[in-house]
Amino acid sequence: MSADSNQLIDKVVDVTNVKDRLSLDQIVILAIKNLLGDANINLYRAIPHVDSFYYVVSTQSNTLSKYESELVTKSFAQLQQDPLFARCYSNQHMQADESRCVWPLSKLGIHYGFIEINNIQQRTEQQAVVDNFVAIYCNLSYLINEAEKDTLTGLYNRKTLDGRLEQLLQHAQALKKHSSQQGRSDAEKRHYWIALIDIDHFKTINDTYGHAYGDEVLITISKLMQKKFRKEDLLFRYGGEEFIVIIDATTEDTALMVLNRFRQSVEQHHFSTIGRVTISAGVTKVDLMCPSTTLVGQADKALYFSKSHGRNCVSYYQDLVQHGKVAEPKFDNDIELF
Ligand SMILES: Nc1nc2c(ncn2[C@@H]2O[C@H](COP(=O)(O)OP(=O)(O)OP(=O)(O)O)[C@@H](O)[C@H]2O)c(=O)[nH]1
Repeated sequence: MSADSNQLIDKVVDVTNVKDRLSLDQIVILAIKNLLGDANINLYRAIPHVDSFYYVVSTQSNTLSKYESELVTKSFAQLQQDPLFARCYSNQHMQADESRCVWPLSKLGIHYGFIEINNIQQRTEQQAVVDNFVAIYCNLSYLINEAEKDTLTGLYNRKTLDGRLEQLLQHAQALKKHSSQQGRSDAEKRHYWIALIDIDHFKTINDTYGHAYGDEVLITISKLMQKKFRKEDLLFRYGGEEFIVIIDATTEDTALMVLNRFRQSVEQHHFSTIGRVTISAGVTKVDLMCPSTTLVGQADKALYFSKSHGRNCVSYYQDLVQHGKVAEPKFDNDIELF
């Protein structure tokens, strides 16, 4: 086997040894750079649910960032102003001009982003190498996506919540910094809410109609969530019959309106055999400085309030604290473990 083949296999081993997106981006880009010599490479990754923003991982600086918040962002519209990217996105094939090649990163209709290579030499041979790494990247992205999902409902699973929340907070902070540097205030208007949603009397549903029927109820409610919340909102199955939604909304009125609209849609849905099912929810405003455990703890307190005040309602943590209906913790990080 030639030294070139060995080098190629080493790169494939590196690339297939990663478990998260950022490592995958960095290792793929370094592998291609190594194999192509001094090519200049940018990887634009689509950030789902965040206005189609892209992080760009670039070899230009020669220091690939470990932190997503340090990466530069470009909007989908900005990228589409470049005719090469626009053609690449609409044809879903590699596009080239005199100095650059752009590959789409997608699989089974999911668009993961683009790889752009400048000053590519010996085109045909080098393009074949990149083609293969693009295919490996898309296969691994698909596997990473699948591992983030709950198998019953298709929503994100609990394991994914912390990572996604962290990514969202970092992105919001980066956006805020970027906007204030440019003297714009859009990011200041951007707020997130975390809602914990729980199906009422679910144990009775299981006990009366069986576990399989209970599963059907979980699937129906997940589908209603996907229909009623916007694509920017992140939906998780948090536990058995508990769900979490991270809502992207400018005001608390909007966040509460969206949650109540979902609550009513469940109440009005006709479930075969059983008829009516209701849900209760607790919601809290996301403080960018708060750890996710604190935020979920606040939403849980508000949910508990909804459960003990008639169910089929939405309670807002900050409102409950303001009116003395739940005690404000002495420290933000107060977590009752047992
Ligand atoms: N069918 C089904 N049931 C589940 C699943 N995961 C957890 N459960 C059940 O969900 C039920 C939750 O019951 P409880 O926590 O007592 O709550 P509840 O009956 O909904 O009562 P309230 O929340 O107070 O309205 C338990 O019976 C669990 O066994 C699942 O994946 N499928």
